Amino acid sequence: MSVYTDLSASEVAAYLSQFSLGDYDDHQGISAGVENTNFFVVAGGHKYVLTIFEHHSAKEVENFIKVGRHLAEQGVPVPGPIADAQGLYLHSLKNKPAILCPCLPGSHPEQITADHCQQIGAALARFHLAGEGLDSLEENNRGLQWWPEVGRELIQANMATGLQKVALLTEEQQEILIDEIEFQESNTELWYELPRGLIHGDLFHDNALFEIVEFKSTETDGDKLGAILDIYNSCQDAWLFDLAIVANDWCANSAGVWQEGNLPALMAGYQSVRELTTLEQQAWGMCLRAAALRFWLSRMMTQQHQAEAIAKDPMAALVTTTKDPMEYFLKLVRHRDTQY
Ligand SMILES: Nc1ncnc2c1ncn2[C@@H]1O[C@H](COP(=O)(O)OP(=O)(O)OP(=O)(O)O)[C@@H](O)[C@H]1O
Ligand SMILES: N[C@@H](CCO)C(=O)O
Repeated sequence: MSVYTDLSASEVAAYLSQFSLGDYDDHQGISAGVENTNFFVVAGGHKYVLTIFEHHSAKEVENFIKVGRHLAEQGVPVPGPIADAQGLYLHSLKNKPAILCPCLPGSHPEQITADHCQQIGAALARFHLAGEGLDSLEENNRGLQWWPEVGRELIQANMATGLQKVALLTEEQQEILIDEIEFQESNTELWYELPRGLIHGDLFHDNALFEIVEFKSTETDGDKLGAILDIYNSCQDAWLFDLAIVANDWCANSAGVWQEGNLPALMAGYQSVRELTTLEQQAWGMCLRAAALRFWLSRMMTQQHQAEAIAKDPMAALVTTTKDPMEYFLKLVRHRDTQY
């Protein structure tokens, strides 16, 4: 459940009246997603998505608007924000930043196939290249600098609270965490030599929509990528790191086992648009590990914050969606044991 900020019909109608889209017809909270509040809204017979940002400042949202508009203009299938009759994109609802976007077609596929991976690979490469016209991109605030910082904080919290309270890390996990942070830090120079630019930063399969074809009558009939969503982690970092984030989620199961055919399809799709350099090919194992470390850490951090919030107010458990940190620990361990 992810409607943290509820809106009445008259509040949505008042908001929509600033746009030239026709009268309010309906609105409905979207249960998927964990970070922001999203509603499907219908006005003038057309469907839109209204997002209220729960944790981002107006300045950060201004930046998402800039990136979203730029990518949509370049033909990348992201929802480009819509301006009101005064030409304004950013609004405030219940004192939080809010934007309106078109509702893009498709749904999340139940089973990820090699064809989905091929399409998302090509779309990711286009996303990377389309970012080249954007100036003053923000550096990744969950990148190379963040891992040691949050990793050490988590270790301290782990030791301070004792395993029975938050149960963040076993002794073995703690050792692996320290070793992995040292490994990544020792590769800082290589990291900054990798081709870099705009990255999505969170292109998990639940952030993409496909127009699903139920009955395929020919070989070429297939689901078609309809949208890349949730560009709210986009920033500047190594492109290969972004590809590794996608590989870890789309191509491996929750135990970290590669799914037959998916990884080659992802790589072929990406390279049909942008060839990887020799340095990137050499750095693939490091980036897969970095991407696993990034989400192991962020999921543990979220879990810890949620545990603290629930300890203060048990009702917080009702609006809590948890993503399992263990999945990313297992992925990291597999990558550490594999020669790429
Ligand atoms: N423009 C859009 N068109 C169609 N559906 C959308 C659009 N934006 C959001 N959605 C739907 O809303 C859901 C939640 O959106 P989103 O992933 O952006 O939420 P979030 O809380 O910001 O995400 P996260 O949990 O990844 O941080 C999506 O999974 C999708 O089903
Ligand atoms: N995609 C993230 C959550 C949203 O940032 C994860 O699966 O941990």
